[in-house]
Amino acid sequence: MSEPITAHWHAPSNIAIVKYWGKFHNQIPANPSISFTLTLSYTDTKVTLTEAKEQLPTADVFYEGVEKPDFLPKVLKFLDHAMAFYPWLASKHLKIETRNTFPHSSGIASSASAMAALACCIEDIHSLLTFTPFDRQRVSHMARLGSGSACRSIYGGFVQWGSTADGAGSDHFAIPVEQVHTAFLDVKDYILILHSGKKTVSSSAGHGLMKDHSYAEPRFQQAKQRALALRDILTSGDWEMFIRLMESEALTLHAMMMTSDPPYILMKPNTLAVIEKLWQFRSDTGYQIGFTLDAGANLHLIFPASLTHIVERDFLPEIQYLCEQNRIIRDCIGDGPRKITEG
Ligand SMILES: Nc1ncnc2c1ncn2[C@@H]1O[C@H](COP(=O)(O)OP(=O)(O)OP(=O)(O)O)[C@@H](O)[C@H]1O
Ligand SMILES: C[C@@](O)(CCOP(=O)(O)OP(=O)(O)O)CC(=O)O
Repeated sequence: MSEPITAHWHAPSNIAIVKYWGKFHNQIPANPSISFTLTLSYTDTKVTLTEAKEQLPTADVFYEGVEKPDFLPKVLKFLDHAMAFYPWLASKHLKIETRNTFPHSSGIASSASAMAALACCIEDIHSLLTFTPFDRQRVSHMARLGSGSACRSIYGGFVQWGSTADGAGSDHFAIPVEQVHTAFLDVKDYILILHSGKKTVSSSAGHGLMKDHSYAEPRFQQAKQRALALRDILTSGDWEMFIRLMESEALTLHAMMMTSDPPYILMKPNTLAVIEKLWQFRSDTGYQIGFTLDAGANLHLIFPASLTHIVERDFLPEIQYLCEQNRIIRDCIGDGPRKITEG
């Protein structure tokens, strides 16, 4: 290999409705999860591959044009795993130029979009080197080893990771949910930026705290049932049931954090303020607008596109002042990763 080889991809973040929270060795989830993939919240990653002398892959990460050594350990761990799929990585150096369109480490799943984008770049280079087709299932499998939720970002729409009692899905890679009612094809996710700072406990540490958690077993059972229930709801198009399940999942996730040993809280006062205002608004108007939270303080407002004008006109003016610099990412369900061709 004389000339450097490059690959450039955009991979979106995703928002889980049934949450992955707890895992076993080698990134095997304790329960199945179902998310939908976003559009505007994505990672843009370009990888330039050159020869190196070492027997393990080496890398430099440049985030928004500046070298970012604190992102390197996660990337190197990921490359270490990836060698099982791509032995040629062993003697290579990767220059990784990357940026996110949203704040990282604050509960908007930047690790998901980042690892998905990197996995797409590596698979793309693999297909160039070996003249084989781009294999999405392998990308999802590999992305999982970088960050569990990343395996879901490889597909658009609603996506399941982890096997369910009906035999669907796999613990090793994600699959798209096929049976989705038209009522859920145009879902909006307005991400209210209530706290863009780095969270105090990472998701990986949070998963670790589920190991000896008093409520771990009942929680895993609940999530297993809810993954099945959510697939039925997605088929039926029932927004009321969808919101009930989604909000309980978000609050259960945070309840697990509050009851861990040691306990911790990632919500901020404004997170609760928005939830109260949303519940009041829903009870006053009857509009099917719900919320979910990831492992962070920022709130995801979830609703069908048909309610966009109601949200914009009647609800956002009530809560926008609670957001940092009034910031809202007006996101929606999307199609998954995209290869960027230069020039
Ligand atoms: N563009 C990127 N390139 C490489 N690594 C990244 C990038 N963005 C984020 N990361 C990695 O992901 C980590 C943040 O993930 P973490 O799980 O702590 O928080 P998060 O963004 O809130 O995601 P999640 O919602 O999945 O918890 C960063 O510390 C970094 O290691
Ligand atoms: C709350 C969640 O967002 C947790 C995501 O955890 P990560 O996928 O970030 O964890 P690691 O596998 O350790 O990288 C719920 C979800 O996305 O399902």
